[in-house]
Amino acid sequence: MTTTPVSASPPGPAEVPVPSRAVEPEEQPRGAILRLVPVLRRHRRTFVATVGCSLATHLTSIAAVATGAAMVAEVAGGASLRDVGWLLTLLAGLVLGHATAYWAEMWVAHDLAFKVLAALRLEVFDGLERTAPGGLLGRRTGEVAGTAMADVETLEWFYAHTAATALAAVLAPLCAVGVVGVLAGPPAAVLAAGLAVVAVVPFVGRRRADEQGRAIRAELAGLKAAALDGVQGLRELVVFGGQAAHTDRLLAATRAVNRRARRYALRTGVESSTAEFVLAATAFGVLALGVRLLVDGDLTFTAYSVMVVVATGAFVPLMEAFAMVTRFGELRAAAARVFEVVDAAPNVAEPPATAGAVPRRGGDTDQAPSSDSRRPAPSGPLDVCFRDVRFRYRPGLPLALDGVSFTVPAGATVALVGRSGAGKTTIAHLLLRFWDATRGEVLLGGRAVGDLSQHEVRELVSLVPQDVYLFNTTVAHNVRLARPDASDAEVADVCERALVTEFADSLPAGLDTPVGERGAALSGGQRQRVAVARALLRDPAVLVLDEAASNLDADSERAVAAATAEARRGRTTLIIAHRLSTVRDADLVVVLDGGRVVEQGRPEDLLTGSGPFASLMRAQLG
Ligand SMILES: Nc1ncnc2c1ncn2[C@@H]1O[C@H](COP(=O)(O)OP(=O)(O)OP(=O)(O)O)[C@@H](O)[C@H]1O
Repeated sequence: MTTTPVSASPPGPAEVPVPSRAVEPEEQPRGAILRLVPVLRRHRRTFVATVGCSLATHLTSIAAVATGAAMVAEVAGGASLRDVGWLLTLLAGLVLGHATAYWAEMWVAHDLAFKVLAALRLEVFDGLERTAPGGLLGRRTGEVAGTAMADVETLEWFYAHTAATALAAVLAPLCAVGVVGVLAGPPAAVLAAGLAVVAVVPFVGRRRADEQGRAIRAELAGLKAAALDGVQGLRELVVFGGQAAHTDRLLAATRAVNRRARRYALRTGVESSTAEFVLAATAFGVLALGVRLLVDGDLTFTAYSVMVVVATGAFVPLMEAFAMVTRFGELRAAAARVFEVVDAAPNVAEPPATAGAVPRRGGDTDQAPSSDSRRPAPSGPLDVCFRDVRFRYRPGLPLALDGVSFTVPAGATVALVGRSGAGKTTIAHLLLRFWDATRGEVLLGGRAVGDLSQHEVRELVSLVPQDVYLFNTTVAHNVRLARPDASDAEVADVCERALVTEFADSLPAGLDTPVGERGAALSGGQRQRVAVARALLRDPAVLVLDEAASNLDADSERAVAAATAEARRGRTTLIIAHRLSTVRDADLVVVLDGGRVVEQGRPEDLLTGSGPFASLMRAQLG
């Protein structure tokens, strides 16, 4: 049978073309790093323990070196081994203490990081779920996956190695300045000045660091998305010989990442060498002033030795923190991307709890006391009404729907037909409340869908999409997605009714056979039948069926048609129709063009007329 020449699937993320120009880093909100700090509040004790361990690591290290220096100085001054025995014991204790503190720091810091990251990952998925699927349609799968995994992973470095270390890097040098100050004033002043300069260096180039960090993360996200595109579209690349072009694109993306990385490394190199220079100059100053005090007899040789090692040791934690701060640009960019998802506003606003009058299947409405008890009793289908609905996907875009009105009586089937881009899928999106209408009303059983929570709408309306997504698990598991608590008997029953059993019986393990990645082990028609079984298990009052535009062989088409006929029984159905046979079976046909309803009526009346539907069908049938 002839079909309308369209694909009714929404523009999936993988269909967005790879940008050929350099990726422009997006503006990121200020204070992204600060936004990481409140997360630590929930783990205050572990964080304090991490700072304590980090401080202990640095202080025991400086103290051990200072003790060693004092011991050598004492021996050089004529002290016997017995005289310095207590220093030797102290040194052994400090070395042991340092090893223990370091081990504890690693343990607690990673424990803290992994606890925080686990919570953050959940928040990212919450954010994705809140905006899905409407909010995801314009984003590339690789980018979304990158935020969920790689960007969150980058934050591990902040929580495990930066936050506590940075605090310890301030406290440990302050202690060192205090010790040097007790021994001699002027070298302590030089040391304090040197430490201050080193601490300030990375903040001088902060703006550039931010820009470069953003650019690197953006290029990396583009590269990942392009690589994932290539893997997902491997079959098309092979069939159409697009490997060379795709490899070129990957190479260009890799070069762009390398270019940004080189600039980044150049800046951090300049900053590091500046800090090293200041470090050397400060050490020289402390050394020179110390020698002067030594010669004048104001400082003993032992005190001089201790002072020198404590002064140089003070720079170690600061240089560690310095190395971290130079990576702040990248960290800030990763944090901004993560919190953009975490803080994302829902695509549609949830109604206040008091607005919860859930349509009772059969037409009435019912006040529902609690959200979980809101699954309506399966007492009958619901009518669907679009009343002067206008909708645009984003401000500035043309209207996708412009004054659409039609009513589908409870239990009836409406076929939505029209050219590509006419607005058929958008009608389904609004009924499923992926978006809310800009003007007008979408009514479900007499209630505006805007008064129902997304959860309630999903309980009442189910979608059988054209491009069914099957998870890499068994047939039964894929069906059970619609209702995880369904019994084996219920799953078997819907599989029987959707004619899944018909093909599953010949699979090695029947319904327990794995379907492969994205259901690759099944044919297009079989995947459709699994989707119908899902819908049957969900048992919605309203079914939205996005009919497959691709041609199935006659057997598959018969099976899918029989399965969908079974799914339609006893419920209101909206079909984005591509086959004349489907249109003929419908109770009502709504013909769309440019977001407007140009004709509606019974199929037999429209087919015999000379209106837009008849000419569309004539065009399809040749
Ligand atoms: N996510 C989106 N963001 C912006 N515009 C969109 C989006 N989805 C659809 N549109 C636009 O809205 C209009 C209606 O699209 P819709 O997908 O509803 O048409 P359709 O009749 O289902 O077409 P097809 O049969 O080709 O899928 C089109 O102009 C389309 O470009």
